[in-house]
Amino acid sequence: MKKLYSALMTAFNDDGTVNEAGTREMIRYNIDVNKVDGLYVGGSTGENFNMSHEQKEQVFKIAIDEAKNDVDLIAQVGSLDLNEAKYLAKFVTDLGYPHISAVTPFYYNYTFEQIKNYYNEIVKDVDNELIIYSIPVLTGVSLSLDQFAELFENPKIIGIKYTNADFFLLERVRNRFPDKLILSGFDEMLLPALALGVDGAIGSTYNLNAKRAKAEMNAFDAGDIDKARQLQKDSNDLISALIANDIYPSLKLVFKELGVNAGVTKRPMAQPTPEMIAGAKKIYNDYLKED
Ligand SMILES: CC(=O)N[C@H](C=O)[C@@H](O)[C@H](O)[C@H](O)CO
Ligand SMILES: CC(=O)C(=O)O
Repeated sequence: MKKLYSALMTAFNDDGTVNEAGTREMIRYNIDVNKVDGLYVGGSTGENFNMSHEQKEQVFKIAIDEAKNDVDLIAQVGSLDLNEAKYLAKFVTDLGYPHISAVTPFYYNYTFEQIKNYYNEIVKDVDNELIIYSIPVLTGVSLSLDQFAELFENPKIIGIKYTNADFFLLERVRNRFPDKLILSGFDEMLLPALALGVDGAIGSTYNLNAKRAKAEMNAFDAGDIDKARQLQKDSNDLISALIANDIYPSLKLVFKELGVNAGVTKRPMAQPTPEMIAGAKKIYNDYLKED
């Protein structure tokens, strides 16, 4: 069975502090209503790279306290401060997270040797397994097939969260590493990723659209490609509208329409404007409202 994970959002208050109650509401909604298989905690959608060290710890604690063992949990611990990444890897492992993940180190143009050293260091002292978070569009770091192979020489590195539109590379990776976990990261390209044999998907829009994505996975597994394509089209109408309305703040505004207090994004991310709020209401009415 392929697995569907929501990239957990963090509910922030207007002053940029974490809204614990709202964050818990989103976790519950994902587990109880969306019925996702897991949560990816501390990723891009979670605004991890906007957060202080204390906030990262706070969110990791909240998520596992609320989710317990109800769903699979992946904690993204990657940081430009390697010592912080190592600390957080141990911190979440001690909390009981069954998997860790780390974004490729970005901003400075690290060599592959430096990137490899970063991953090996993160996993060295923890009894846990790591999923590489590859997202070239945000990090500027693209890993090649041979570089993935070198990283996989470390048996604690078990997979990739593959947020990349390079489907040639995805096919090469899938076929070279049949036993590694490959989780697709672009929600709007779920169907082609399924066609290439990914093990599941992690994404921001599954917070709102998990049921449709699950139905698409099931249609694909049943061989009903026409139905899967129709569901991807419906999802992509929603995703296009979210992107046009500024996706991260809009995901939270649409959550509010569903009765979930998702708070706001943390500055410097955009704060809601009247236009954005109206846009979110329209997105809810057009694509999510159940009659
Ligand atoms: C940068 C980013 O947020 N990537 C997410 C996962 O990796 C996706 O879920 C996208 O938000 C989504 O596919 C919309 O482009
Ligand atoms: C998967 C993704 O959406 C994230 O890192 O937030």
